[in-house]
Amino acid sequence: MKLEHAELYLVRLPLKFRFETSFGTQTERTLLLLILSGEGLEGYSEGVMEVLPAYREETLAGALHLLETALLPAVLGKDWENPDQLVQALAPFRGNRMAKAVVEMAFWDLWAKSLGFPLYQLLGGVRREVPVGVSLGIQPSLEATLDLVERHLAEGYQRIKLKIKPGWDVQVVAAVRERFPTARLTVDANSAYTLADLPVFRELDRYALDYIEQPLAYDDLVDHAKLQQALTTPLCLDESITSATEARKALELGAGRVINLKVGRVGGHLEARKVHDVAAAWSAPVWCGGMLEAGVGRAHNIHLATLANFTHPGDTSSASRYWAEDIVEEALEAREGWMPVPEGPGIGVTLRRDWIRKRALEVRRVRS
Ligand SMILES: CC(=O)N[C@@H](Cc1ccc2ccccc2c1)C(=O)O
Ligand SMILES: [Mg+2]
Repeated sequence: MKLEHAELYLVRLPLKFRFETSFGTQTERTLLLLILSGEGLEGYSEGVMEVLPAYREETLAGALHLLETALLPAVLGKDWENPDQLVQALAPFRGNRMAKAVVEMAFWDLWAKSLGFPLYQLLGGVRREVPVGVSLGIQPSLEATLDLVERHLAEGYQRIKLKIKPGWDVQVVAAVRERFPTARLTVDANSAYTLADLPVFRELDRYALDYIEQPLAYDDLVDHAKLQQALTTPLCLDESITSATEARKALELGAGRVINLKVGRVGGHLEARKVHDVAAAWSAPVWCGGMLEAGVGRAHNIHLATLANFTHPGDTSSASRYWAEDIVEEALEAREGWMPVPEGPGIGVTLRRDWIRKRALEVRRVRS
């Protein structure tokens, strides 16, 4: 696959609702879109980094700079037989896994299109639709939370994830569990607590949650292992798992028993498959996390979530939940808690190119 040139777009999309987590409130997303061109074909990917380093440490500005000055020049103008070769060319650059994922994921889409296969078949997918749940931001009141949970359960979502933060945790979980005694519930703290909050987690341990997601620091494993020993409820790691090696260390330490796997966080599909396989070797389920992606990132996530060990419902809910207008033509809609994988070569979605060009905050062209 000869890579010839690339276009980076910054696109701002207003969210249909305010999305509050322990690290702040979002009402829009500014996303980085890559179009990687070669042999008359185009591969697409979206970055999961944000303007500010609130989730992990990468930022849009940093990624844009690194992609334009180093990562794309390292791969353009060359012929790559497969993603593994391309990933090795990016290895000399330390960290920056979200930025590297942008290149690697667009290459997988382009490579799959050149071979005429849907991406999920090249990844080793075993299903044509994936189980989906929904991640609900922190709401203004208990009543509002209960109404929102009710609505999404009625839509068939298989799991409800509640964002929590200090001062908004036990009471909201108790109220939801009391109203919905059999619903599959999880909480996501996005690293807002410390081991000193053990009493809060002992309380949460009583509500039959599927798991408690990333309670402690975004780059920690040791304290999570201590917390897991004190609880019955499994811990699920998200921010802490940046690679297959981190996943192996986490599972070896007992820092968690479930992994929220995000292809954009770990550096792309090759690394995501390694995390998936390491977790399977430790009998730890994975599920497909979300980063409020638009249609390109969402499609990549759905293809990855077709792998066998993705057994818990993911956060790849319908795009129409988030966006009045998406960057792709296709409507990625869940039906009764299941999201069908887009058919067609590669990730199987069509860019709304004119609409993107009109709305783009910035376009950078990179040639070999
Ligand atoms: C759907 C979900 O809960 N996602 C992340 C948190 C998150 C929340 C808000 C975000 C806003 C902009 C970019 C990334 C974001 C990630 C998580 O699983 O922890
Ligand atoms: Mg999370």
